[in-house]
Amino acid sequence: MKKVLFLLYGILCYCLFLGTILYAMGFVGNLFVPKSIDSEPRTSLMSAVLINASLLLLFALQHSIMARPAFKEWWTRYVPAPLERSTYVLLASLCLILLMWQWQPMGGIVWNVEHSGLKAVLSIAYLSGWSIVFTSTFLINHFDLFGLRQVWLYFKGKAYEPLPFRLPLFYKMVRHPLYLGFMIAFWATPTMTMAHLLFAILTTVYILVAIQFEERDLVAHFGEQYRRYKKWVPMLVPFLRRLKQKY
Ligand SMILES: C[S@@+](CC[C@H](N)C(=O)[O-])C[C@H]1O[C@@H](n2cnc3c(N)ncnc32)[C@H](O)[C@@H]1O
Repeated sequence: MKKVLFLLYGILCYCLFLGTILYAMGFVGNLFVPKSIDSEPRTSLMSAVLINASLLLLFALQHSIMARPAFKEWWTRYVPAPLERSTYVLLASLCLILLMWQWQPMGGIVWNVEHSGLKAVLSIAYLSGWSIVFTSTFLINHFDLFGLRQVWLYFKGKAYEPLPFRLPLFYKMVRHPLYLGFMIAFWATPTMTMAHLLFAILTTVYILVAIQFEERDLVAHFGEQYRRYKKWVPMLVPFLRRLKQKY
């Protein structure tokens, strides 16, 4: 019974995540959803900046603190280990729902591309960014990242095996393709408003900070393999190292 309940919990958390991330694609790209990053402004510019920055900070804190090994060790005293990742995914989805629900559009155009070719390039870049994100989750292990593998192994009565160090496809070019995909999706827009720009700047700063913490943990976890990887493969910009060596 416990195994079935844990499995159901994992599946529910995953479904909530999937719905949230699909909505987020529409939210950032102003596509198909009733409320997006650029809906009609409803409050003063100052309070919009404060509210939006606080929402992003909450999301960043939840994401970073709960991903640290020391935190995981502490809270698995209260949350069963097979549910740890699903609960992380659940809380991350709730923070993202709160962000999109309470987001304050700000109006004001920073740039507006009217050239139809360039517009198409930016729209393709937007979709490519999301495609890189989704592909990268499968390259690492989609079902492990979102907690399904953990509840499934528990359901089958098997012990959890951590993922080995691997360098599939994009991971040979940059160390953080998933984050690079997000950055492309957040910056590539034909019409950049003030709210969208605030979102893109703050998420970029967050990603750059989060990478420092993540890499410290990855070096501790994978040891020499990751240290060598850091030496040879650039963090976010493909081919950067080769260019630097050339000039
Ligand atoms: C949310 S994913 C983000 C991965 C990476 N930062 C990116 O942007 O593609 C974080 C998980 O990926 C795993 N990971 C990152 N690089 C890896 C690699 N080269 N091989 C195996 N696992 C990796 C880490 O163990 C971590 O749990």
